[in-house]
Amino acid sequence: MNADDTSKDECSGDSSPLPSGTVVHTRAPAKLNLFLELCARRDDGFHEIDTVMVPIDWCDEITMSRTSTPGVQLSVDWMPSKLVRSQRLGIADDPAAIDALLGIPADETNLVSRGLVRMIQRFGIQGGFRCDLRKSIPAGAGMGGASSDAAAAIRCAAKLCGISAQSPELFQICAEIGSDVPFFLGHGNQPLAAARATGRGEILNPVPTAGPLDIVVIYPCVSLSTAKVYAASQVPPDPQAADAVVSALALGDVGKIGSAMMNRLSDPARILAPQIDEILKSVWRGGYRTCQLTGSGSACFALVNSTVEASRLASNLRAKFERSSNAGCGAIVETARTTRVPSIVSIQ
Ligand SMILES: C[C@@](CO)(OP(=O)(O)O)[C@H](O)COP(=O)(O)OP(=O)(O)OC[C@H]1O[C@@H](n2ccc(N)nc2=O)[C@H](O)[C@@H]1O
Ligand SMILES: Nc1ncnc2c1ncn2[C@@H]1O[C@H](COP(=O)(O)OP(=O)(O)O)[C@@H](O)[C@H]1O
Repeated sequence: MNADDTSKDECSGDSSPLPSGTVVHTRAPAKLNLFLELCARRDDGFHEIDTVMVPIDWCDEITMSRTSTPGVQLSVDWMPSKLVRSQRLGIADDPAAIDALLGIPADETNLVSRGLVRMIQRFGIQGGFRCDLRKSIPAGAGMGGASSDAAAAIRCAAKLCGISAQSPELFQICAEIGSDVPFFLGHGNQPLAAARATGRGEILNPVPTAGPLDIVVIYPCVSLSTAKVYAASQVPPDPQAADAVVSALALGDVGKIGSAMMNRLSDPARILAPQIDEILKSVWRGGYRTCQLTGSGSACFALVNSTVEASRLASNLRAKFERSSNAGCGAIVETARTTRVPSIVSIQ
């Protein structure tokens, strides 16, 4: 996917329900946190944060249609398949690990179902939805896959039902189901290349960017619970602000962005999952000092200067971490570029 997959027409929204039987499709991009500071612990169990997020072109895919029967029929598959993924991670012979890392719920606990049920209730939608979710974004990786899927499904439902993509209720539903979800709607439904998020992550301010960034993402063979990582974290006495990353993004200066990057959840995540510590140290030793954790982990990423450099670093890291056999826990390494959210919802 590239930036052209976002559409202003889509963002402006039209308000005619689509004919019965119409199938729509969209992509749900992952995100990375270039900066994440904890500013305060709140009484409601959340933290006030200051974070800068960028969407990347590592995407899940959603195909949706309306059904006359009420409720949500959700199917979930991995793309590439679970088997291919488990082989790359070196866990193909370990059903418990496959379940822990690749077992995505297809019931009412999936964030897609939670979002669609709320859409049905809030807008009094008759009937329900059939949704096919093809996963590519690792789960429990700090890449916001579930949140992005939910926002994408909500946008598909709005398109099918003739609900304006600008309806403030879409934003409200997204904020109810997760702190990260509103980011994936864009800002005021305008395409977003980067955002500074405050509050618990739902208050969004667009951040100007000079152009796409090249990135290498490394997903270690472990998934982390966001709640557990926050619970193990500490709010620093003098929280830092995201200002330096914001200014560097506007300049498009990879060196400056890299030096200003920081993630306060890194230390607790490295303690909870030593694989993360091992990967970070190894990439740092290779000269990429600014490689860091995204969100609450477990994925890490390194900003690089070009697509060619990304490919080179990715092949080095694959040789080191990916498994060609069931030789134990490995990692999945992918090159990526920053993109914009939301993606277009197209009629198939
Ligand atoms: C850490 C971040 C950084 O972007 O991303 P992920 O690593 O999850 O992708 C986010 O803050 C995660 O947002 P999201 O994944 O939507 O989390 P939520 O479902 O809202 O919250 C899950 C749990 O994490 C903790 N939580 C979450 C957000 C926040 N600002 N403070 C918190 O303390 C709370 O314990 C909460 O119950
Ligand atoms: N659509 C979904 N995709 C992936 N995981 C989901 C989804 N809906 C619910 N989940 C559950 O949410 C957990 C974390 O979601 P995810 O967004 O992938 O992680 P993170 O918050 O680290 O970015 C998963 O481990 C899974 O059990």
